[in-house]
Amino acid sequence: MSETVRALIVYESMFGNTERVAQAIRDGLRGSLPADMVPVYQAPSAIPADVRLLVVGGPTHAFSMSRVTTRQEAWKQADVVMPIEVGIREWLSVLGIDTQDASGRPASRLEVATFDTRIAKGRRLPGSAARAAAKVLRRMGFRLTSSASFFVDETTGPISEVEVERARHWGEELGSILTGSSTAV
Ligand SMILES: Cc1cc2nc3c(=O)[nH]c(=O)nc-3n(C[C@H](O)[C@H](O)[C@H](O)COP(=O)(O)O)c2cc1C
Repeated sequence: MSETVRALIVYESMFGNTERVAQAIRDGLRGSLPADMVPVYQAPSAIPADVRLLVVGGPTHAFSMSRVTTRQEAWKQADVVMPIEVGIREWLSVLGIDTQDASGRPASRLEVATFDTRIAKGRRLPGSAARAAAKVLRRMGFRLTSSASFFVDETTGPISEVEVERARHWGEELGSILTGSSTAV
């Protein structure tokens, strides 16, 4: 794979658990390609042309992506690690995309993947921010490579090392798919 392409992880986190997962995914991806992570409130509103894989993740709130009201709820519960004004739902709603990179390659080469964190006790509950984000991205015309959920022990965490390791492995697998050394996650 060309060294000029990279992965970009755009993540939202209230209590730091999804941030930890994002770091692990980035570490896993770095075995295959350069990977950066950016908190959603600092994320670009158009995907830079050198990004070959976009990974979007956030906490599951009220069975879906968070809203300002659920982030306010989080803010009342404990210290938060980022501003609550913007989440991945709001970022996706304004996301644009460069249609071509410098060499004229169509943006359809961009792959996307989504992840979320959820409460372990609610494993059987249907709601997932990752699935909700995937639906929005697919509707926008992106090709979805994979979606995954990682589980926190309680609302504010912690997240176990087992789940963090699973996230790192998922990042590795995503990287393998992009570089052609694997076919499925
Ligand atoms: C307002 C609110 C609503 C939540 N709703 C759900 C839910 O529907 N399902 C679930 O599994 N977890 C739910 N949670 C737990 C979050 O998923 C958990 O706080 C999150 O994974 C922690 O990640 P973070 O530290 O990155 O914010 C909710 C948390 C908050 C604060």
